[in-house]
Amino acid sequence: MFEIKNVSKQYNGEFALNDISFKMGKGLNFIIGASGSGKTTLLKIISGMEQDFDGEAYYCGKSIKELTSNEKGYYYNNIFGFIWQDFNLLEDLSVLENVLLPQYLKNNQNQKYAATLLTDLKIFDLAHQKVKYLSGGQKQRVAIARELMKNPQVIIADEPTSALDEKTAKTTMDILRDISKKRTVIVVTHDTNLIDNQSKIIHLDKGELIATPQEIVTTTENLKYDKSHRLSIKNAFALTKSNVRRKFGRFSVSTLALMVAGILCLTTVSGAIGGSSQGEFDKLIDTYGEGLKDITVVGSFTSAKGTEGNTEEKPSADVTQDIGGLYDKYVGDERVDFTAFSQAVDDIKVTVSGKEYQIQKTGSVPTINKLVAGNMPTGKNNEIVVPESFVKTLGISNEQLIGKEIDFNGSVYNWDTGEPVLKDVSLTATIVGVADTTAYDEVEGKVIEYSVDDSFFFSKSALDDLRGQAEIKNKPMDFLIRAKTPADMISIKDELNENGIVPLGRFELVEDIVRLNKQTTEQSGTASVLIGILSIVMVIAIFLITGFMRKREFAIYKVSGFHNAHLSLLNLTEMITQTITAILLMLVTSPLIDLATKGLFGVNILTTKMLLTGVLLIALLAIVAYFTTAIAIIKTNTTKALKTGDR
Ligand SMILES: Nc1ncnc2c1ncn2[C@@H]1O[C@H](COP(=O)(O)OP(=O)(O)OP(=O)(O)O)[C@@H](O)[C@H]1O
Repeated sequence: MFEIKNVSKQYNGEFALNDISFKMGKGLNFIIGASGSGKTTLLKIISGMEQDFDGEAYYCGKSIKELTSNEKGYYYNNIFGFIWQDFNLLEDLSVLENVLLPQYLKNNQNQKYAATLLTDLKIFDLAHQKVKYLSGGQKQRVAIARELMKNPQVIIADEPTSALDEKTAKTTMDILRDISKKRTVIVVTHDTNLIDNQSKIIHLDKGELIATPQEIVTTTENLKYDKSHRLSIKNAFALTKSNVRRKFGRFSVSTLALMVAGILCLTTVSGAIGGSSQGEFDKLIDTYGEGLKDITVVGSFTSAKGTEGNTEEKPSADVTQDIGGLYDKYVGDERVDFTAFSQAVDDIKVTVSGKEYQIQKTGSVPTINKLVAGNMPTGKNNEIVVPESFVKTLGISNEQLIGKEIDFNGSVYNWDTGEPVLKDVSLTATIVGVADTTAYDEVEGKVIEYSVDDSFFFSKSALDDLRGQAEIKNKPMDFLIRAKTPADMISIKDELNENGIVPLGRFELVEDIVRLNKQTTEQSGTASVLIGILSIVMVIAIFLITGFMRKREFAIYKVSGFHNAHLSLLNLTEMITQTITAILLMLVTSPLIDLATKGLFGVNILTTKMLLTGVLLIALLAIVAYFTTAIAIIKTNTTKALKTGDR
């Protein structure tokens, strides 16, 4: 059956086995020798656990050295059974569950045969008892039952009695002797008392063979390899279910790790950790109005020095700049909300639906806080935007007024000669929008609000018409640009400056906000990347630690016939179960999580998009976790993970 031919094995240049040759057949075979004589090394070679050696080892003519991982899995599940000194059972499973472990790789779980074996081994009453509560002798019988479930041709026992008391050791040996009547049983032991006259002995001394079995059996069993040796998805889920029950704490920690890491990554990708300075800016808008984002571009303006402390002095236009063509440049700019010409008109009277209204004169330049209905006058025809305060006096809604014709009368200053000359103007225009014309001004450190009731805004053609009537030729048309964001405002201002234009606006206030925003975005960017990385590291660490803590468990699976592909499927079904649980947990507790993420990171997760992203992130982290566990599975070396040899 077994043929060992000139086998040698060296560790660090020292021979653990030196040119060993022998044959071994059915019945009870002992491998004996002093500690360090090479017993365990020989056993590892016979069982295929050690395939790196010189010489040849055959089982029924099949080279053990050349067994593939799949073939080994099949052999361990069908041909070889292993009994160890410290049993190698899954302690949290019941006796029956342990005994049925190799059966997951078969299509039907033969519970009846399991019951017969447990009865024969006198442990039937313990079938549903957890293994960890059993005595050493009982555990060893469970281990024997598990191996006999495979109906193996060979049983390999490594010091099977060294953890047992004398009486239990004798019972165990009696069982093994009984088993050996039909199969090959190989027992490694240092205890020569266990050996009887009928047994065959392979005696090793310092790696050399000093006694071989007297009777060599050459009968060759029929070796078969069933390619359908596989773990079905159904059985993988059944095993997963039993693993979840058995190690609920481990399952909970892994599932929670996935969920928490998923949520942390979610806050990271939301890009809102730490909060931008949007809040600060909103506060400023509350104080100064939407007009805070206005950039006023004028052809000439009075320097501050020109009027300071001298209210008697007439305004002198001591700064002039060429703003021709600039208006058109900013009309379609993506940083711009809207543009509007700011032409002051005095003594305004308007006629709507045949009724004339006198508009309160304020002396301020036209102001717009925000457009409350319609749109700004950008069309080719005579269009006008009227103040909301005026609409209120009409007693109709803003929307009702839009589209109506208006007769507009007033007077406009002409400064062409250097002296102001008041000219009457009038025009008919269509109302296209209504504006809230509240102005915000700082007086002695306090911001005051007032309505500029004579703020009317004209389309270019309407304004050309008015200016034509007032005979204004020299003064360019002043206008304002409403930026979309504070950053847009500063960027436009800088651009104008580069072109030699000095625009007017509350740039200092806004620049502070933009600088603060840039700083917090940079800081929060770093923070979010860090949190994201940390959560992935957390998942890898937890699954790596759990994976390596499970090495012994994986090794037990491996010697029960599970090869890497089976364990990968089990890893997959476990991961699917954990992922689905983590996702459900996140969805169910999302209102609570939302409170936490809002409080800690200012992130609202209660939107479909965020929740779906969360689901996706948990799934992605599960893939990372899957591969992390896969490393632990692949790295599990059976002989290292399971104790072998005399202790
Ligand atoms: N993985 C290894 N690396 C280095 N040396 C090893 C390794 N395994 C075994 N050896 C050495 O090979 C020799 C034979 O060891 P082996 O474990 O086979 O002996 P043994 O007869 O089973 O001993 P024991 O009864 O103490 O378990 C010893 O000198 C041991 O130190």
